[in-house]
Amino acid sequence: MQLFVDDLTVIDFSYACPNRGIVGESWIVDVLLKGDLNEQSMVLDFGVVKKQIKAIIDAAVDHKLLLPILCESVTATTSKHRDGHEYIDITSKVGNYFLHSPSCAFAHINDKKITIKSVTEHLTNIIFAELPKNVQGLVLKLRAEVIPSDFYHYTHGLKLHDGNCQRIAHGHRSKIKLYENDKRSETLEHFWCQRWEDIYIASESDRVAKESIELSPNAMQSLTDNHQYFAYHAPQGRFDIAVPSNKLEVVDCDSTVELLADYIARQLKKAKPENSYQVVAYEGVAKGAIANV
Ligand SMILES: Nc1nc2c(c(=O)[nH]1)N=C([C@H](O)[C@H](O)COP(=O)(O)OP(=O)(O)OP(=O)(O)O)CN2
Repeated sequence: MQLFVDDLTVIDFSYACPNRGIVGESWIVDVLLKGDLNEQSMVLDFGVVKKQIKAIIDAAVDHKLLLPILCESVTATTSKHRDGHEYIDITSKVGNYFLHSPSCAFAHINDKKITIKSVTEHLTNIIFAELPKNVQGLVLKLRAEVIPSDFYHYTHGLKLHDGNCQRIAHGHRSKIKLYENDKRSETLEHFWCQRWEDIYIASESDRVAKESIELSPNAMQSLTDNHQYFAYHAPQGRFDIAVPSNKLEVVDCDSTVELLADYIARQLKKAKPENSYQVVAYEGVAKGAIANV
């Protein structure tokens, strides 16, 4: 017998890529279980699938930075600054990134690349070990939302969030809808999606001087004038990141989706004060905020 739950959850995360740097991503998860019926005449109670399997997926990868640990562009070492924290050094074609965060902010994936296949294998192994004996098969389907218009991938952290969004490098793959004088503008959408392609969005209030950043000894030797530094303390620990300027947008606000919608609206209004604008900004799949100016 087979049992399925489509759209079980959306995993919002970022990953290290030797070509693209740090990439924000959102994948929808469908699950299919194969097995004998239990004493309740079920393969597995939907309640268990929806709560427990989702919780395992969230704990494994959601709101984390996924690291392909077999890739020579990624180095993970134990922090000398703080217990339970790690340094991550990432080299990429678009620039080098250096991080220091609580270990819970990272997921080590045993592969050379982060792909749907490598993350599916990682999750399948973890989930399968937790399933009752009558469940003999598990098929996870990870998929990106089909977006017919432009979209961007962004990475950020919300220092004021008491949940996992405080992690300084988690992200999303998001569409955006922009209206100029009540008319949808695909030209403006295209412009912002190019501008925010694989972007790191930092808040000016989180900027720190190079002297106060906590990074690996190797990172401290490798920093260049092209890097900018951001750090904060949040309930899970201390978060630091050095980002190459060419992959960075520094905003004058926090990076909640409400304030990002407002930020884009303000930039558009500043450029053409005579026009009205509506910004429908998504944070991952099927949720977002609307700003009008
Ligand atoms: N009103 C807002 N709420 C939250 C925002 C925000 O910008 N405005 N942002 C976040 C985080 O950035 C987070 O990445 C959003 O992820 P989400 O998937 O909604 O978080 P959950 O894990 O709690 O939800 P699941 O559906 O269970 O994955 C949080 N809130």
